[in-house]
Amino acid sequence: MALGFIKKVFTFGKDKPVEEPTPGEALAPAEAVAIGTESEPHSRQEDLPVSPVDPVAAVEMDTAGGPVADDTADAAVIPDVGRQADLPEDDVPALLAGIEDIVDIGMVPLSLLEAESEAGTEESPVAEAPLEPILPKGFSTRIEAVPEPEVEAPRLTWYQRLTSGLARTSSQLTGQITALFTKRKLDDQTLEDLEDLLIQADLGVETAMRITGALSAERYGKDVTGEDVSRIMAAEISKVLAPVAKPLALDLNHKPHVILVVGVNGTGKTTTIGKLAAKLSGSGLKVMLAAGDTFRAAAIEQLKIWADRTGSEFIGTKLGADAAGLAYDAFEQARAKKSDVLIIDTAGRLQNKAELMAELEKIVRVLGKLDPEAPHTVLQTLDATTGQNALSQVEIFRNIAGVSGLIMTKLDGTARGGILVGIAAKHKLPVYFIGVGEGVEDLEPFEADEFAKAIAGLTH
Ligand SMILES: Nc1nc2c(ncn2[C@@H]2O[C@H](COP(=O)(O)OP(=O)(O)OP(=O)(O)O)[C@@H](O)[C@H]2O)c(=O)[nH]1
Repeated sequence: MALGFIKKVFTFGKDKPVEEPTPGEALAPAEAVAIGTESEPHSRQEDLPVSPVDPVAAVEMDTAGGPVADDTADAAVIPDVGRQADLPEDDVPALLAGIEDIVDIGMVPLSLLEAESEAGTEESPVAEAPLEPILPKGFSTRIEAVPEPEVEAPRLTWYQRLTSGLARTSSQLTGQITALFTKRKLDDQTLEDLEDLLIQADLGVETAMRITGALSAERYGKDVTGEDVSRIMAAEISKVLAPVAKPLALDLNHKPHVILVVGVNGTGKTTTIGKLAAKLSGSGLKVMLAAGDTFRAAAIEQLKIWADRTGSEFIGTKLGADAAGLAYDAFEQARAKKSDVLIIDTAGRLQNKAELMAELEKIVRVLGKLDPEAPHTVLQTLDATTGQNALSQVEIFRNIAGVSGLIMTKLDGTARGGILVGIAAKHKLPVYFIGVGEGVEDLEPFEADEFAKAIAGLTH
């Protein structure tokens, strides 16, 4: 047999489907004829995968009555003659031997069928083509591992926030106290030095003297540790704070109970109003918020947000409008709507004290016309980070608006909480709550003992 013919014989097998035929199918003469003649639709053959070496084709040729002439084979059944060149010449003798056997017995050995199947799998262009469907843009067949969600750090308790806020005060103080008492007995000089340290920490002269007095009574002439001082300090501060740690009393016989909130801008008035409203409406009371700081659009907007967030009624007016007029309208509306509590925000521009004083006085006067006891509570907010300045703020607002109680805010920041002790000692005004964060939950009832321990750097 001519080499060209052999090659064509092998190439012919490319017309066979790639599925592995059973020996029976391969041997069926009728099929072999059909494949090897024009009667097989050409298009079907072209669609099928091809194999460069196809011993089955040889049988088919043979069983169809012997090899056809080269030309006929080319024209009839070999659509891809160019692939003949793919056959390595070295392989020809071995394959030829196999073909002759096949011709002899008219059957295809199973091993050859398997070889065909393998060859087809390895070299078929269809097998090489990617089987993946083409996905629309934005999709991928590559499944990637989803990263584990990061575990959020647990939120600190309010006391942890308070102690960390007061850490600057307490660690500075306890560090200095420890240094003061290292290898020293308690004498007049150390007591005097300690008093200075306590005053520097904003505790006030009175409280400083209470502490040194108590320490002296207990340990004069003896060794003193920093811990001794902290313990005595916490006990004495607690005694100063205990009388002012009071709940905010609401007289619900007065509907609405009016809380007028005053304080310097930025001390946390609006935020504190929002936190109070959340607590009150959360316990089922009907709350109305009035935007009496008519000087700042943002203040009005911020209060409205708090009202929405806490399910409270809101009343505001246009920028620059008369705050006392708004307070009047707010009271009437709150009464008409049977609100339990009306909380009125105010401006706190200390820069123009005369104007501020006139405005606050007017608000108080107007409210008094509607209810002689209104406002029932005048609450001042103090920013714990301002230190000594808070003391003078209380003095000013007490005189202008008749402050009846305090809330100290921002005790979670780098607070100088010692000033609250000084204010409590001097003004003896109730301290209702402390602010320990910007969130709605971050308002805690003021507890003398805990606050005192936090200032003294004692753990809870
Ligand atoms: N960390 C902390 N921030 C607070 C606390 N209370 C209020 N703030 C923040 O202090 C800033 C000022 O608070 P406001 O409530 O706007 O103060 P304001 O007194 O109403 O000030 P004006 O609106 O300018 O009159 C805001 O950014 C508040 O989120 C608190 O307890 N802790």
